[in-house]
Parts: sequence; structure tokens; C-alpha cells
Amino acid sequence: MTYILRTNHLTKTIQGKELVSNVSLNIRKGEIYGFLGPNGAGKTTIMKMISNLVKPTQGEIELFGEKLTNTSFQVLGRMGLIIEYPIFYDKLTARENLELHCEYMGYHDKNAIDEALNLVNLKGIEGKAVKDFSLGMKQRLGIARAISTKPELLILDEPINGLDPLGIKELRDLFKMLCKEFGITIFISSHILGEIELIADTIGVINHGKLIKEVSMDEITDQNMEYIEVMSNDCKRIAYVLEHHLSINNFKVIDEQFIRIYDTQISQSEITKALVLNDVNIESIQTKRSSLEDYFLSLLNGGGIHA
Ligand SMILES: Nc1ncnc2c1ncn2[C@@H]1O[C@H](COP(=O)(O)OP(=O)(O)OP(=O)(O)O)[C@@H](O)[C@H]1O
Repeated sequence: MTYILRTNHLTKTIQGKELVSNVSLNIRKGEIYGFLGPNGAGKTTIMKMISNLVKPTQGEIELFGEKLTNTSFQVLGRMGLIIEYPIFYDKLTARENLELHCEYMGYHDKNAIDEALNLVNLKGIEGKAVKDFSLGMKQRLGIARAISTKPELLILDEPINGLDPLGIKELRDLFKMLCKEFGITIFISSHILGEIELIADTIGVINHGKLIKEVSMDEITDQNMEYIEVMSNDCKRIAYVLEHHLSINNFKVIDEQFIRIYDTQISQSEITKALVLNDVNIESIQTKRSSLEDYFLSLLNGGGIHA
């Protein structure tokens, strides 16, 4: 398997606070990797470390098979970035901004600028000063800038923030096309599951600076959509039996009446038997299919990382 980007136990501590803890990511060449997590989870900090804008406290980053160091200019030149909100020279035109960027990056193919503007649908207005651009246009210009040097890897930090539904769809289609037709690997972050779900091949879920899960979309669709739901007036006791008699940790107490078990290795009849043997009163037990949203909420809220 060829990985284009890997992090190895990446950790960042600022003023005694661990913002990123021991994160090991594996991004394969040619895929769209969705980096999903709520606001403040640590996505931007990790992307900044990968782009050499912030130095890790511990751990390593491997880009294109090489360890990232302070002098990895060549490796960084093979990447296109949007980290946080894209900043431009406001009084310059869109084209001038892209030209400056290419100059700075040592990239001198003028056609690439036209191609990039075309791809993000800004051709025709590239002579306008950026100060007259809407937020959506600036987002698209940020993407044009990121792809204007024909990168092999795109790092996109919440690139759809502030866009309307049509703009979001246009960008989604563009990302898929860049990946499929140009073979560009895309590492994209978002706090919106619906967005990541629609484009990602692999999803990394992060919360409180820790990577909770790294999983392929195929795997999620195949395996993780089923759960067993038990209705009872004694969910505490059920949790105890699951943990201590069946060694199951991957479950979630929904409320006082319902508990969901996400472990796919154990059958409904085995669980029923164990609960009955341990004198638990069961009102109902059934196997259900969850939505992808339920699955991720279960990860973020404790299922799968049940303490
Ligand atoms: N320079 C800094 N000094 C102190 N704390 C910081 C610094 N940069 C980020 N943080 C904190 O680190 C945590 C992670 O922030 P980060 O921006 O990486 O998260 P994120 O997942 O990208 O979220 P968002 O989508 O809101 O930007 C947050 O609690 C943030 O307040």
C-alpha cells in the first residue's frame, strides 16, 4: 500500500495543554481522506504541523515517503494548501494573486493559472480586485491558488465554510474530479459529517485532540451499520454484564431505557442468554441498522471508546 502522508504519534502541547495527542494518520495515494471532528478538536493544528507551519512537540510526519524537517522545501512544494481562511492581497486582482503565489513557489507554468481559474469557475473575472470578491469567490480563489502549482497532495481545512448549497456542491464535484482525473490526493477537514460522507474514501475521526477512528467508507457501510438495541429498566446492570461477563466495551447507554451494542462479533442470542443468566429484566432486544450519523455520534459520544 502506498501512503502519501503519514503521521506517527503526533503530539502538540502549548502552554502545558495537549492540543493533539499521539495522532497516527495514514493517507493513501489517490484517495480523498476526510478528517472529521467537532470545532476545537485539533484538525487545524494537525494540518498546520503537516504543512510545517507549526512544529510538533513529539512525533513525526512522513510526506511522499520522506520525513518532514525544517528544510523539506521540495516536499512542501508538492502540496497545495488552504489552512483556515485564505488570505489574499486585496487590492490585487485574482490573477495577480495567483501569479505572485506561483512566483513565490518557483512554479512558472502560466497555463496552470488559466487552468486553475477555469476549474473553479472564476475565468472571466480574474481581472477583478479580490476586495470585490464575495466570500464564496474567495474560497474558490483559495482553491485555485492551492491547485495552481499542480500539487500531488491537497490539504484543505474546512474549505466549504461560508458557501451556499450550490457552491458546496460545485466544490464537492471539483474535489472528486481533481482526485479522479488528476490523481490528486486530498486531505480535507470538516465538522460536517454529511459533507465528508459524500466524498471521502477514508475517514479519520478526531475529538479532543485524539484520533478515535480511522476507517474506510466501504468498511463502515459493510460492518458498522448494525447494532443490537436492548430495552430494559436496568441499563446500568446491562452495562455491567456487557463489560464484565462478555468483555464488550463497544456499547452506549442511550437513556434510562435503551442501550445499544455496536460490537458485531457477538450475536443477539448470546447477549440475551448472558442477560437472562444474570437476572436482567429485558423488555425487548432487537438488531437494528443505524444511520452513518448515529455511527459517528456513537464514536464521538463514547461508543467505541467507552470508558
Ligand atoms: N496557539 C494556540 N495556543 C493555545 N491554544 C490553541 C492554539 N491554537 C489552537 N488552540 C486550541 O487548540 C484546540 C484545537 O484547535 P484547532 O483549531 O486545531 O481545532 P479544529 O478542530 O481545527 O477546530 P476549528 O474547526 O474550530 O478550527 C482548540 O481548543 C483551540 O482553542
